[in-house]
Amino acid sequence: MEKSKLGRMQELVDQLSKAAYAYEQENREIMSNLEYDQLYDELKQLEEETGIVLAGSVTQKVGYEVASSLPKVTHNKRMLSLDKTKEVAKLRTFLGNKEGLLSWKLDGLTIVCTYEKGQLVRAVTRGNGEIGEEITNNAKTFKNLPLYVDYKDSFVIRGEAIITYTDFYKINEALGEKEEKYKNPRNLCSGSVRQLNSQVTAQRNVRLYAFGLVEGGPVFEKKSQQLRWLKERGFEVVEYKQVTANTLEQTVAYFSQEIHNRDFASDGLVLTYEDISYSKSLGETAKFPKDSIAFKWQDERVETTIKGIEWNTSRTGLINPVAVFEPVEIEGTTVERASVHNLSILEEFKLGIGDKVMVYKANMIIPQIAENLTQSGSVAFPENCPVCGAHTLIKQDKATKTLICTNANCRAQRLNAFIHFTKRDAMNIEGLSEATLDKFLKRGYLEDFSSLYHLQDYKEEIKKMEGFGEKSYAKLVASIEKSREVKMPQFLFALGIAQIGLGTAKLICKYFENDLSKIQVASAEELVTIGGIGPVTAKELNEYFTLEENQKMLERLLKEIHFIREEVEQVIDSPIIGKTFVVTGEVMHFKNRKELQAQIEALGGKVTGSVSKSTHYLINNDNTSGSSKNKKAKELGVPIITEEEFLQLINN
Ligand SMILES: NC(=O)c1ccc[n+]([C@@H]2O[C@H](COP(=O)([O-])OP(=O)(O)OC[C@H]3O[C@@H](n4cnc5c(N)ncnc54)[C@H](O)[C@@H]3O)[C@@H](O)[C@H]2O)c1
Ligand SMILES: [Zn+2]
Repeated sequence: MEKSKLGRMQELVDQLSKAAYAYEQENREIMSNLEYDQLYDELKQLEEETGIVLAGSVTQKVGYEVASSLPKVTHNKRMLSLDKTKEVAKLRTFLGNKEGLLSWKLDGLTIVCTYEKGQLVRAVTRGNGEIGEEITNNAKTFKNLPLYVDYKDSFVIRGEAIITYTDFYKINEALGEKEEKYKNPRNLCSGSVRQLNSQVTAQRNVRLYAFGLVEGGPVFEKKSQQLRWLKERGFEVVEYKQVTANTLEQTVAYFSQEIHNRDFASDGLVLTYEDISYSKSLGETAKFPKDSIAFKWQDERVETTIKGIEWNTSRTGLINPVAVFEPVEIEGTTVERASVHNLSILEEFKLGIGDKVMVYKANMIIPQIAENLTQSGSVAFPENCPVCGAHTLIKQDKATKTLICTNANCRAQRLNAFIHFTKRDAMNIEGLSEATLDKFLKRGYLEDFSSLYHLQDYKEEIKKMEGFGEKSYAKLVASIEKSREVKMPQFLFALGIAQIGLGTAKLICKYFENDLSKIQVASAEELVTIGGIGPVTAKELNEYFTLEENQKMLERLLKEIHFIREEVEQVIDSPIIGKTFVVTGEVMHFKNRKELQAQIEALGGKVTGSVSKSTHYLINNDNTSGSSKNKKAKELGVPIITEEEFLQLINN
């Protein structure tokens, strides 16, 4: 056996497993579906050639291992994936001379719903096919799912939960500045359905389209009769058409055309046999049922030439590349730009101006680059932010490289800072929406925070602004005036210093007895002696006050406000206050250890580097490892907890 083949297989298994985990478990995509499917096919091919299937191969398992904190439920009937093809000819072979049903392959989240005595009693996600997550309360908020039906015996249906493009765009638009946008409706749907809080699900307009009755109910001869029965019970059923060898091609063409008129995402079609008992007789493979096959859109790929890369600074300071190319027509619309998402992807494509690339529309909607034919790799990352000109910085986070603007004053970032400053928990200034702040910034009314207290200089202009009048202007000014009186912790929090949440701000103010001048000159060494303040937080705070720019800004700002003295000390309510933690090994829930550390500190805990008698907990997801920290903790009787347990601890 050639060693290289086995090596390549191992590489593919690793890559695909990582992608599948990100896609299914974290609603993230680290590669496009096109790329995933190509690598998957390559792996399958190699497995067939060599007769070897490596442990953990994605060709052998369905979906994701359930790792969320939703309750787990074992499926009565295993849920499978679907074998896939991109060729109509393969569908024709599959159908033979039988009757079939062709329906949308909806790109959402598959849900199994159980009804007993005419009532919806349980809804569960597909999960890894054997074990799913119970989401009954969330399912009860779906827009079109019947909670009661006129059929008293138990039965179980399957369907796909989806969110329409219209709702997807609306929800993305309404997201706060700090929240990352959802990439596609599937992504959003998965996040909305696998939710601990069903009120969130309820706001997301999730819809369920049934595609099968899998247990109970009357016995039918044909699949179409079964679907009709579901419709009569009040379920919305996925759109389908009956096909034979003669009509197959034109029906596929019909769906491929119609998808452009639908408001939902579909990544292809599903073909299944009409004859239910025949279907049942076929059985299944380890991964696929033999009675159905998925047809994936043959994404139309078009060649074009890269004209340039646009760099867009987002409001969080991320600078994202967008490829601009010679306009081309794909599936009926003209396309001339595609997001390249981040630096890693840009590098992987080796993009350069003048490069010939193949572009396509993922799921026939979102433009993407599929392949770079010339790979000149000539695009350089901008050294300066396109908005403010400040230096950029490359940030490496796990496998992903991103570009960020280092300037906290960048308009995009400044907007964020003002939003934070005016928040309820901070300076509590009402009547200043994000859109208004953005307009003020653009017009140059806001130099720094102190400018808020001089908006009267622009009184006439503001009153003429859209959405403003005499009344709303007066209200805004009154609210700003009111904010001149502020408690010190709220003020410290409002400054937006990294790591300083309101709880931490309270701890600091208490220690320095509400004397800001002392806080401003405190050294990092002194700061760490405060219970609940760790080295990361101490460093951030110290650096903030050391910067001359910040000192000048504060000087101006402090002229505008005065502090309300607080005699009563504030107690923050946190179960880990004063507790000392050591963190080791890889983390999963947090981006990295630093983030976990910041969370501990924000809640009044402390993080140190080594385990000692005064350590309260060692956080380590692998308490069986023979690491020195584990050994030491066991020796000293320090409890070793997983991240999961830590989360439980702080949420108690
Ligand atoms: N981009 C990435 O990194 C990445 C990673 C993993 C998977 N993926 C994508 O996911 C795909 C594999 O996912 P999968 O195995 O979860 O799903 P699948 O593509 O095999 O879909 C099969 C499922 O679709 C559902 N379905 C929707 N409409 C249906 C209908 N009308 N009739 C019957 N069933 C219907 C069923 O639950 C069925 O089990 C890959 O092909 C790839 O495109 C992408
Ligand atoms: Zn900038």
